[in-house]
Amino acid sequence: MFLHGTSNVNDKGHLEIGGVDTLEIVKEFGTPVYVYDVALIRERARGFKETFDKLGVKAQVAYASKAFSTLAMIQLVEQEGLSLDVVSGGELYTALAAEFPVGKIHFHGNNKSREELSMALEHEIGCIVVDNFHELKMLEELCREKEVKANILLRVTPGIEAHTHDYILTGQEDSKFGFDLQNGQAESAVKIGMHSDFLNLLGIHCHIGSQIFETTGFILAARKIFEKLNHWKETYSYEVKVLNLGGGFGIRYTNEDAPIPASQYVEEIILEVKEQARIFGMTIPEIWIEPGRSLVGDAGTTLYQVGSRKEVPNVRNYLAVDGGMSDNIRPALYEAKYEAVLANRPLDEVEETVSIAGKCCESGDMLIWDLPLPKAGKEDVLAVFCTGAYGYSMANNYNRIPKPPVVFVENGQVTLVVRRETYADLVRHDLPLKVKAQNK
Ligand SMILES: Cc1ncc(COP(=O)(O)O)c(C=O)c1O
Ligand SMILES: N[C@@H](CCCC[NH3+])C(=O)O
Repeated sequence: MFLHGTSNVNDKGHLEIGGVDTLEIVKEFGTPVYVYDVALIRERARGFKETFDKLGVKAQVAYASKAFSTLAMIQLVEQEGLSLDVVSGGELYTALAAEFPVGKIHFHGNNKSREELSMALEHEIGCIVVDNFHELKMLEELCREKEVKANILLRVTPGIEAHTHDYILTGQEDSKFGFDLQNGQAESAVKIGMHSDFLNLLGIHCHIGSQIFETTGFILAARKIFEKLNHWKETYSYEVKVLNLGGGFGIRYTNEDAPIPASQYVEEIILEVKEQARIFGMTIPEIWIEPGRSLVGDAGTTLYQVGSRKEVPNVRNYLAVDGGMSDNIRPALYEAKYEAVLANRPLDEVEETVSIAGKCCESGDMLIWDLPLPKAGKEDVLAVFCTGAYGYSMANNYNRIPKPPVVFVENGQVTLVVRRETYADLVRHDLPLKVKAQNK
């Protein structure tokens, strides 16, 4: 069994997380329920910060809140002294509602609206990561109107194909994100940024993709960027203060995954940055990173009640749970793989291989294919590990299934941080039909 963080088997033989019996969580909050191991999130956050401190590099570690954004999570990020990356007005609103220090918020997005940019300027957030010429122009106009100056980074696409699922690649030339580094777009944007009275061009941003297991992609990206930084320094006497190398550090979901420790990603990347700065005789810029998954991914576990069972002789046995693609769309979207155990008897012997189906009206709503488990039935609770990133944040109401609650566990304490949606919540924004049916 994959025990990690504070997860353990207690003396009742139940899975416990953060010193709390998962069956007690189910009794109190029902299923499905997302459970977050807060100590593990703190450990990951501190790990990143300590690595930068050890390397003696000025840095900001910004949590990519798209991975999991709620008031309590943002407050936890603040407690741990990280910065915050938001990618929409909604994520920014959540950060503001959590009273996150505005100067440490970075705003991303490939199609930010005028309203979103205005909101960012009005709240004087730390930095806007500009993605394209349309945004650059709109932001300058807004700053002129409001008579303010915005700190910006320019997001560039370095032309790197990292090894990950096609849907979560972002650094390749054929991408919707960023200014192309190779074809002159990035250079044009730098010239605009440098000469603007309303923009303070802090530097360059690059994010090559997500769930990446090797440092090669990051290192190649850093080399390509430094070549350009040197060119811009020689041609325009422009030197960046900040280089943001994004997030994307992979985590272990199953035995098939073999990520390197987060500290190793950072160490190898920084080593390369230092080397590049040395080669080109440049000052080492402040390094920013934006981990999402690697901060919260393995800290999340989803608990489900087991329900119906269907046996297709000589083909497969299906075991259905009371959630599915509505609370975890990753298997359907990326063929993502997960491990799971029975929370009420995690140490029982494996008796069969079953496939875990969700309850949505969709054949693709499968959470795990071919999972070795004891023979399970409706008395059992399934715990699916590593659902902390892009689980709750990508949850949806397909089939009008209410979103599950989220609880934080730490030192034997459970805290409800997101309530379960109710059926009434589901129709909250609906309006009744006003026109009468025409008589035929
Ligand atoms: C710009 C940007 N930064 C950071 C992240 C966080 O990535 P991850 O959760 O893989 O660390 C993403 C998502 O891929 C992203 O698009
Ligand atoms: N949502 C994706 C990652 C994309 C991250 C945002 N650029 C996942 O679950 O793996």
